[in-house]
Amino acid sequence: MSDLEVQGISVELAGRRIINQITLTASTDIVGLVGPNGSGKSTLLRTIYRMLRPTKGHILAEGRDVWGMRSREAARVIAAVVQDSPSDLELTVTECVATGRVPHGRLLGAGTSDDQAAVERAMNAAGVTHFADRGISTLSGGERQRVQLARALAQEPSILVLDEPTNHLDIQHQLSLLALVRSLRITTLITLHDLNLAAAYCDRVVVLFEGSAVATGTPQDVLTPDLLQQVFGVKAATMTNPLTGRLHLVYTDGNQQ
Ligand SMILES: Nc1ncnc2c1ncn2[C@@H]1O[C@H](COP(=O)(O)OP(=O)(O)OP(=O)(O)O)[C@@H](O)[C@H]1O
Repeated sequence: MSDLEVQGISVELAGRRIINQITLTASTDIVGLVGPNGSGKSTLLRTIYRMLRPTKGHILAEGRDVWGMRSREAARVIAAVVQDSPSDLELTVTECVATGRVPHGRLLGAGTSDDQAAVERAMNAAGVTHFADRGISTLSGGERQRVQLARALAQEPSILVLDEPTNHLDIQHQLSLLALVRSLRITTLITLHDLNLAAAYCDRVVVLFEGSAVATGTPQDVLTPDLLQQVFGVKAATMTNPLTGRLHLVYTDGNQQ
């Protein structure tokens, strides 16, 4: 049994098929979802963290259908890092991270010592302790992104889902966030636009194109010049990153020599 099994998921929105029969599994590895704008990456993630009910198919977390669980129960198993919601803006960093403990049954502000320890561990891991008392509304985009990760870690999930977590981050923080995610050794599904970050940090990638998974495998096997031409319409070449020994991609729009 895999930690996460996505079985034949389809999603229709406003009468349009957005996700078409996607199947994937993940177990203590990092699976990257890549694909052009509008290919369905966020929609697929939303079905997994129970924001959006699929039209067809099942999502099993630790062998149980997430859509058959109560939402709090599902939130103890799957944590999501998405763009922050307006209601977070009223909270301090510590309060925001503490909301990650709500699925564990405590009311906000009435945490046990276990809850406090989990919040502290999560804040340390995500590097947000030094602005613990600041209001979320006073933080930069990158700082908020790390608070979102800390909140997800405070949930102590077995599956972590991240939608474009490197969005607002400078290069140092992009790399440190992904290195941190790798060090957690939990099942992770992550959308990334930067294919070199996917190549550097993901064990496997799933390439989405017009709502279908058109390729799945190691970055080395999947992110080939042919596939990048077909899916992204760019001319690409592959090489080895001299610092890491991992796959590195370079591209042009196809018109340049
Ligand atoms: N609520 C909705 N109603 C109608 N169409 C929607 C809805 N949400 C998403 N879509 C459409 O579904 C398609 C997939 O969107 P999605 O956000 O999943 O793509 P994505 O791969 O995450 O894109 P991006 O890389 O631009 O973030 C898009 O064409 C989008 O317009």
